[in-house]
Amino acid sequence: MEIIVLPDSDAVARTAADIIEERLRRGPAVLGLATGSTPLGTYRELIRRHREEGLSFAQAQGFPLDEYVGLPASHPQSYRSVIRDEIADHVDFAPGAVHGLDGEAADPAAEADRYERAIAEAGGIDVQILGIGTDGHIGFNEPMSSLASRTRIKTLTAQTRQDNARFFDSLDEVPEHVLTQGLGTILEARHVVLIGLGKAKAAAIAAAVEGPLAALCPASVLQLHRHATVLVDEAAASRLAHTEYYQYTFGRKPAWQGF
Ligand SMILES: N[C@@H]1[C@@H](O)[C@H](O)[C@@H](COP(=O)(O)O)O[C@@H]1O
Repeated sequence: MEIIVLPDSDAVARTAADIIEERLRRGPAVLGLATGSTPLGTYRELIRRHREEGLSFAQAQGFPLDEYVGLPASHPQSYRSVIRDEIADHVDFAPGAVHGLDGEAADPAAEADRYERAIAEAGGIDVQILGIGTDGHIGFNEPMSSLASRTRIKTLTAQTRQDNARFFDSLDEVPEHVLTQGLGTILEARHVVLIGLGKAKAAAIAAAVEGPLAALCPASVLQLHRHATVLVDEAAASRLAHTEYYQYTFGRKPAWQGF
């Protein structure tokens, strides 16, 4: 794993956008798109580069990580809406190039299998952007998720429902079930970029990076990934102990460009 500590969320967003831009400029790219507040700065930076610098997504495809069960695509908090509103509608993806899990599918298991096939048919994910939950979840793979799991239906923990309640009118409106790419699915992405911002994520980042590989902290599975980059601001890095192994870039070029 490559851990890069940056001074603030803007620097993290620029660095994540650099990684995506570099891949887009190399040809058709399959992007794994996370929701939540963490990647929003990255998406805003990509939109800016599209508008001002001609960065094109015309050859790219996008696969959201997860979706709430029971929310229609038109619900503003469905992850299909969020991805549309925060990135897809503001750049030049070709029609149909941004996929999504159908949270209203009558047969969620069949929908999960369809999604796995769609990712495989696209050639697999080139760059997967990830946020992290305060309990260490990635996608919606809650603690104790199988480290080999595939896309499937999951039940949210009380903590995650509480964390995500800020996006809804009340806690009662937060769905209890979700569809999410599995940890095994995420591990197959060619490059995984985990972003952590703010003090609230410091414990989860420390457990993911320095803790044991354990289903208790699903993000720790990234220790098995052959090309995982962790981008954190100083606050999210504040509980990392082994700082001698990490890059404190502060203005210097991050080393991921060497890959
Ligand atoms: N399913 C999403 C995750 O993909 C995201 O990483 C997490 C953190 O959200 P935030 O970035 O808003 O802290 O929230 C949700 O649970």
